Amino acid sequence: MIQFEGVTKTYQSGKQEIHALNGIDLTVETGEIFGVIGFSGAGKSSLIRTVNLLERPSSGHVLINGKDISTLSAKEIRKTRKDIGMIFQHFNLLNSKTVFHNVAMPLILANTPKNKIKEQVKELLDFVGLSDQATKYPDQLSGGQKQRIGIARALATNPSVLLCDEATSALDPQTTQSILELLRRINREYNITILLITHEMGVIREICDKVAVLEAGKVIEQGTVFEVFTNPQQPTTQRFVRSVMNDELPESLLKQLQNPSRKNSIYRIQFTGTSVGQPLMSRISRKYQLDLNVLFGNITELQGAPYGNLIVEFTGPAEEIKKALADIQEGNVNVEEVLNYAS
Ligand SMILES: Nc1ncnc2c1ncn2[C@@H]1O[C@H](COP(=O)(O)OP(=O)(O)OP(=O)(O)O)[C@@H](O)[C@H]1O
Repeated sequence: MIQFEGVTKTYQSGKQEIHALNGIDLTVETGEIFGVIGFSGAGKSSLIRTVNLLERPSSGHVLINGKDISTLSAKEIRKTRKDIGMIFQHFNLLNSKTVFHNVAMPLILANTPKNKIKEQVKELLDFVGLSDQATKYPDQLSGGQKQRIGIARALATNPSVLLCDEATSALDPQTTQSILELLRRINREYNITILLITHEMGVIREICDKVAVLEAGKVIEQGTVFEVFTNPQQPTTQRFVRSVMNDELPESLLKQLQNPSRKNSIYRIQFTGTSVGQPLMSRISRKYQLDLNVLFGNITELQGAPYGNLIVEFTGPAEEIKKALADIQEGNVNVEEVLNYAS
């Protein structure tokens, strides 16, 4: 478990003070994949660097498994560092060393016996799918392969926490997908808690259980991925969600619909969990004798649960539309008016 309690970080830049973190309170539970998202300069790097002791908070506390890491002795710091693996956007590999040596580095530094190192590195390279690349040098590998080496190295000391600093930002979408799958396997198979920072909402949607949105050094919103994606509260969060879940009516269609001669009602209908896929629309159409025209729709998966989003035009008597909407709302379905000409 990682806890941030009132964490602030102020940098001195000449005579200027830069307040990168302004009182962060966050809890990452054991076994969770927790994502922190924010635009450039929001404070993401500063935040993650306080966990592996690359930066000390200016005030406040960071606790790992209940222990305040700012009060540790030098010996305890070394021990704690082994418990925290980290991977980076630009991999941070040693180009003059082989893949084997890069992965072995944390074990060499920990004075692990040679035969044990050999055995462990082989196991780690097998796990990341690169057992045939041990004698190569980083420059001979693709970006995705380099990140797998970074991951194998981060796992070498058997950490309970893995920190990911924009780990897929330098990779193409397909490679990103395979690295995210690997991170999910690490979380599930080894029960490693993952704290990742990113500016890509797609990464959060793909693997995170929870998300916090950082802006100007503050957490402006947090919750489960499902909650935040289906009901974002803050404008910045809404922008991030919209970047991966297009649920807006196209401008041209909106113009058409705003024509004053139009007399229909338009609603956004959000299905979650088990209500997705039920033949709700046809049932409602038959029962209330309404014409339902789906103007826009998508179904996506969030944390393993389906989430559907439809924009539907209702044509028929206003009284019947009202009854139909009440009926729809009785299920696990959220209905919100987009445009209403019937009232
Ligand atoms: N070592 C430093 N000295 C002075 N200012 C710093 C330092 N590190 C970060 N900052 C400033 O702190 C603020 C937060 O930076 P930080 O790198 O934590 O944000 P970020 O969200 O990770 O941004 P990016 O995605 O661009 O890396 C920025 O205004 C940045 O310029």
